Amino acid sequence: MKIPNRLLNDGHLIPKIGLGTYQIRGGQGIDQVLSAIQDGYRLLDTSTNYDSEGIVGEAIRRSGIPRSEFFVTSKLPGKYHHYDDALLMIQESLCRMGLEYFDLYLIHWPLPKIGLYVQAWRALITAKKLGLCRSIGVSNFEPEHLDKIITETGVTPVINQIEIHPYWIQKKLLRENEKRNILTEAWSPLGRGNSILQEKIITDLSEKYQKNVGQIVLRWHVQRGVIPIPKSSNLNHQRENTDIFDFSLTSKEIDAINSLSKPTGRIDNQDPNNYEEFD
Ligand SMILES: NC(=O)C1=CN([C@@H]2O[C@H](COP(=O)(O)OP(=O)(O)OC[C@H]3O[C@@H](n4cnc5c(N)ncnc54)[C@H](OP(=O)(O)O)[C@@H]3O)[C@@H](O)[C@H]2O)C=CC1
Ligand SMILES: O=C(O)C(=O)[C@@H](O)[C@H](O)C(=O)CO
Repeated sequence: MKIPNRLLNDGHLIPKIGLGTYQIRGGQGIDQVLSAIQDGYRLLDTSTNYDSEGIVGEAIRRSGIPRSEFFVTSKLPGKYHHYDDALLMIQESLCRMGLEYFDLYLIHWPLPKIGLYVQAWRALITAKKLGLCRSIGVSNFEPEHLDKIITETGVTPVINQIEIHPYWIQKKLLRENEKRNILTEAWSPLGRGNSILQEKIITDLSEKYQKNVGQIVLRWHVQRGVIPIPKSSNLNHQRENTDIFDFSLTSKEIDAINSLSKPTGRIDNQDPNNYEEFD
């Protein structure tokens, strides 16, 4: 399946859907990423925190597909926000992956209470100048964090990767990203396979379009201008999750899915203003 692309604000292209790799690990993880690649995935999302950088790099090599066809993303852990540490970590991550550059490198969480994310952003800017990353962006940034790095460095991220699924639709932050010409990626786009997929609105649409519930939710993301990165280690799910470019939901149906949103809809209550990373 050939996945279409979108244009980033720095002129590079990014696939409209990618593979998340949180909890894909080890030898079996290599096979799981490889099956996704063989199925057409080119955007592969990893992070130092996932312990999957090595296996994602290995799957790329085993695929035999030229490096240039991939769009590889990794993320900077919070404990490396100091400028010098960040630059070293980016190089260490590239070594773990066995790659010479990242297509996209993100600050994983802003950690505003620690308050070093502007330093980290300066390191990403330098890494881009050095050719270690083609594009640079952020994850879990709120508008005030975006404005701070843009004002202090003059460089706008290409992507803000944030939690989005039908229980947490992020209407306001989507608009804020758009206003700044930043594309939005959705993490946990399927709500980690929770009860979202059993909601009647979703199951009715699944019947109407003869698409499964995951495909309905992923199509909803794409039509909202969002790039979802569903994780799946299951070959059938991987295949189904990219088969979403041959049908369209109506704007009423998009609104109906939006209405599933809850004020406390985050999966794990990970508020970027308070969330501390796990190591
Ligand atoms: N920047 C950040 O802070 C964060 C980034 N992420 C990134 O986002 C990615 C995706 O988020 P994640 O939290 O993994 O959750 P997802 O919403 O992608 O859900 C993954 C779960 O859904 C199941 N699943 C996948 N496809 C289907 C389908 N078609 N039908 C039913 N179930 C399905 C998977 O099971 P199975 O494997 O069996 O298919 C798995 O249990 C991560 O892997 C990671 O790369 C995640 C969290 C935070
Ligand atoms: O998966 C990620 O990218 C994270 O940032 C983690 O916080 C993850 O969401 C998690 O829930 C760890 O418990």
